[in-house]
Amino acid sequence: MNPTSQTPSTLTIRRPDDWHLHLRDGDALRAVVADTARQFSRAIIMPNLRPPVTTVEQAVAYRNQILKALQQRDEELSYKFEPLMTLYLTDNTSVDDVQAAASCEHVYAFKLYPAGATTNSDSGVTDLLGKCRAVLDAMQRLRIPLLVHGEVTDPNVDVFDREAVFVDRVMIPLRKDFPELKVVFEHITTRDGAHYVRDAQGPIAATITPQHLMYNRNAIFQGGLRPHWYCLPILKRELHRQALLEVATGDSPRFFLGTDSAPHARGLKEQDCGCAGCYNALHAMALYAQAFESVGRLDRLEAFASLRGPAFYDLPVNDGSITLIRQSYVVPEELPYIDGDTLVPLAAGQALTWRLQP
Ligand SMILES: NC(=O)N[C@@H](CC(=O)O)C(=O)O
Ligand SMILES: [Zn+2]
Ligand SMILES: [Zn+2]
Repeated sequence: MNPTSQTPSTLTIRRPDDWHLHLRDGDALRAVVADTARQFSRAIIMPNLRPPVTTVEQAVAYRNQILKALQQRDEELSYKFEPLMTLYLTDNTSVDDVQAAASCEHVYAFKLYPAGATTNSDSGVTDLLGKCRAVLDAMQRLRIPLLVHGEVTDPNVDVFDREAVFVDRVMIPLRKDFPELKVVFEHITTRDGAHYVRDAQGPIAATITPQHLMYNRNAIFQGGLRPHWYCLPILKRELHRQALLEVATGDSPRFFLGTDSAPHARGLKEQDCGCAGCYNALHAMALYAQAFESVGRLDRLEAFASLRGPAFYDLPVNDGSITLIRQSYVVPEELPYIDGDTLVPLAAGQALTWRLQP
């Protein structure tokens, strides 16, 4: 694309990858998997199933389940999509587990959920630097990345501050003790997180979701309480959104695409204690394009979506391309999902300015 043409009618980029994705399993998996595969060649698959994916055997079985589900939905897409599996780090993960992960061609990372921080994190780590040192050391040595849900769980810390406090209490000490450990600070939502990653030494990167680039916390309270805008880390104030847009569209190679698409049935979000997570896999690339265009940086979308992630993970970039077309696209109010319930996509009912060329 010519960066000087400010309103192109199409945008073609190398095929992108999603470096942070929840696909769930069973019928839920079948309902959503093709949405991702239409846009992305690969995706880092989050292991927070019930029970969590903690062993290589479970990860390989889950991978087969994903490919089979995709084949049932769309035979052709299933040949083009590669799920990159991750293992859920627990207090009981052993050095042998790390070795097994490092020698499995389908496993790409470990995922740290501080216990209780987010959806399905009950089996998460209770004291990373106390209980997991040997495992972290093995990950550093074997160059297997640690992907981090970066929020403290201390109930005394304000929910809007939990990411910034995590930087001070966990990220800085972790990276001081394990300076060569590859770390991805997942779904960053604050200026604090963005600037920490931008300015840090060593092998660190961050993923950014479309919702945190496009919306601030007002969206959760627009005319009433709106559960479909609730995800974790929660949307933040406008200055943080601006800082995320700046790094996503900037020069640093450390920021790349991770949708954190996290489907939950409508009924589980619309209740007294609604689940955290936004479903954005349906229209992720259209959302990112709109966010990048809002600051005149469509020319940076390809680096963010298709180039920087593979570079961090030491993988080749994808062959082929996708094309977005400038055409108003009204996000559906709901999609078919499971148990007779529906799935409400991010920004349901709103008009976007781009759509994926079929
Ligand atoms: N992002 C979310 O709000 N929810 C995710 C978990 C996560 O990524 O923290 C989920 O699995 O539903
Ligand atoms: Zn998370
Ligand atoms: Zn997530």
